[in-house]
Amino acid sequence: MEPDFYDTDDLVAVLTTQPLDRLLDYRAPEGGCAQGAFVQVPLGPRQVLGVIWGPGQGNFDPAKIRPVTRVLDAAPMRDEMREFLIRAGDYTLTPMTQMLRLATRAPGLSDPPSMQKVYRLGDTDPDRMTDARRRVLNVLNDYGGLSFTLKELSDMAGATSSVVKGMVKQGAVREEQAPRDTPYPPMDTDRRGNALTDGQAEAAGRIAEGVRRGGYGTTLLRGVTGSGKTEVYLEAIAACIAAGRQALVLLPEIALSEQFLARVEQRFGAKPVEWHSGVTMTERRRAWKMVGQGAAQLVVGARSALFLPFRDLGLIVVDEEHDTSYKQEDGVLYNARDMSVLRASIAGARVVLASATPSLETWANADAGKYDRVDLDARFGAAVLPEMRAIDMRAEDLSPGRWISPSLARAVTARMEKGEQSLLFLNRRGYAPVTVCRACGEQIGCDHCDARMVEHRFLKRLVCHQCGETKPLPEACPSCKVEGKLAAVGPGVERLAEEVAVAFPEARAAVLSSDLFTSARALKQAIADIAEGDIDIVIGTQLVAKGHNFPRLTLVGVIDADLGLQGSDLRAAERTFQLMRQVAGRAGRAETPGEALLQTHQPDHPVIRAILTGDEEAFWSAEAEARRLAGMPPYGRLAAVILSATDEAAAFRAGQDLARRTAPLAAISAQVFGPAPAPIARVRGRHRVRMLVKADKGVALQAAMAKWVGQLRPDRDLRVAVDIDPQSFF
Ligand SMILES: Nc1ncnc2c1ncn2[C@@H]1O[C@H](COP(=O)(O)OP(=O)(O)OP(=O)(O)O)[C@@H](O)[C@H]1O
Ligand SMILES: [Zn+2]
Repeated sequence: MEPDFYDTDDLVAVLTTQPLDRLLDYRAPEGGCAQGAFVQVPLGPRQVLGVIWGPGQGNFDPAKIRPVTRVLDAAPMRDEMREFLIRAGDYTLTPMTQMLRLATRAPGLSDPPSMQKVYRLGDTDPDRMTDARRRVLNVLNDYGGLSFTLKELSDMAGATSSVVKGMVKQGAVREEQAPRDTPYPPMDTDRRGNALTDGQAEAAGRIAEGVRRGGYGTTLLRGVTGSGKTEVYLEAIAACIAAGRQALVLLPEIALSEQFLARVEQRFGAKPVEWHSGVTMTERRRAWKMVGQGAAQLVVGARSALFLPFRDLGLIVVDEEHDTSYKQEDGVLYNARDMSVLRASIAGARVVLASATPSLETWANADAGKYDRVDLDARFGAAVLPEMRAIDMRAEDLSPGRWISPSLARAVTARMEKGEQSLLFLNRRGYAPVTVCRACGEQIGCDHCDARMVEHRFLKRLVCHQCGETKPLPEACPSCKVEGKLAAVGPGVERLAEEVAVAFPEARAAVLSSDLFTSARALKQAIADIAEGDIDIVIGTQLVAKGHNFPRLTLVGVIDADLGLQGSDLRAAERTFQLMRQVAGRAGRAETPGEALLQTHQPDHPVIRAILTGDEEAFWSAEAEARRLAGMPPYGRLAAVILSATDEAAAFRAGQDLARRTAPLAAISAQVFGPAPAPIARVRGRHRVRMLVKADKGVALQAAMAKWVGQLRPDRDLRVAVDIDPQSFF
């Protein structure tokens, strides 16, 4: 056991956020420091952030050991957090320095505590509106009531600080002295929530009871779309906060959480703490510190909120737990859902995994009795689940370049005549997925990736969805140089919008696709407009599938229900099932019943039939059985290695090298596949080679993987990423 405190000059070992593979020894500063204290230490000529990890190891020349520069104004890291970082690092094979970086993502943590001038929205309009002033007001409005430092505000608005100062004089911007970080307003758990239905009350009671009892436990809250899962877990949050503990809600699409924030405020009389990339630097630091002091009771955030230094975490809610965005696909490859369960089990907290269409992993854990399961089978109030039907595209008369079948068009017209809203769903951004030269057959690809470029007509450019590279649509084919022969092939939402404009000239249509909005604010506005009913036809990508309430929406038309079934991905069936059920769930959420129509060429495909009949248990059982027979997750384990290099041969050589030296994997009877070129074989100019490892459940996979990959000679060009429990295989 580590001591709790180190006296002045005691030898301490410090974990820093720098890419070193070991702890560094320092001397405790004047006045000593606590175990776990966040500190600043000298490293070469620099000052870096670190944490007191334990007693010094004494393997440095004592004469050269320098003192810790400063203990930071932050609560020391608790043992529970430390254990979480160690175990999460072991699980994902991530070095501790990187884990610490995840846990200290608060800018300005090292700054001394002090007062500062902050700026927020004033009460009066400026006497004269200029472009710069309007930008300042836009920024202040975008972030609601939050305050900014002068530099933050002027940078974000692209205005000079004198513009802001001028607005202060006029009262359009308010200048205040504020302690740098202040506690968040408390949540009032005595306020009444909505009266729950019997089913909801029973579900809420069971989950809240677990929270009150304390200790670890995970509950799958499976409720059909619109059943009131949010209402139910708000009660669990109330129980957690009333017990004096902190709660965390993870949402997949945090930029769109406006509706949720409003519901929290209505329920508890105060807004929760937000933690995501759209939050200002100042607010992030405040959030990090206050969470550590227990002066923030409820945090709503993106997956990285899981690494906040909670003082007493009692509940983690993972909403839409099946959502693939919980898996971080860049840098540290972790799954926030799985890490929530890990963190809660260490902290003695409860987890609620909420979804209408749970992941197979979670379904299987509940089935095996590892998780508790609570079901909500009916929609709230008069709303009923939409009726679902297939449109057999083999029997529809459709001219080339058209994607809306006559049957679907008739259904849309009928809804419009009744003043109701329709959603046409197509999970493809842009105008057309492929641009082909009719002269030579060339498909225009990205210069840096092995991916075709997607035409975006609103942007008037071709865009690579892999790396983001864009270029103007050329006049002539880049390959054969013939002009005027480039043609768009296949539909994207933008092209569908064109078809809608022709087929329903009098309709008010809106396209919802993440790339069409330059700011979160513009997107929120579009969603609000749709919710208020100013739109007849919504054309959307999977952005619309997630958790929105559009009361007048009664028809969902899926343009291509077969789209997700084509891949050979392990989870193709599961994902298609989830997405289709979620999208269909947008229809008929108020009094008027809704319907969902799926355009498909394979109406008899087992997945399409399962979607239509809605027999979810049968679907999950069949899917589980197939995975069990194949030894695939969640009944077996997978790990992937992605080798990338600018030199294609080097990436392959490394793969072949690994393929020859599999002794560590043979020791756990794991199978190795590859090396093979990744499905997307080049990204940003780097060639990618994949290997896949398949093992039984219950073996020490991570240790074997570390040994195996550890045999590779590191070199400057080669990058090695290990993905435990891979979710995507690109
Ligand atoms: N007990 C209740 N009293 C009043 N309104 C309720 C109640 N339960 C649910 N609602 C309303 O019904 C709608 C759906 O509820 P909620 O958003 O909680 O469902 P959900 O199960 O989370 O839905 P989804 O999975 O589709 O996102 C919301 O508008 C909500 O305000
Ligand atoms: Zn690219």
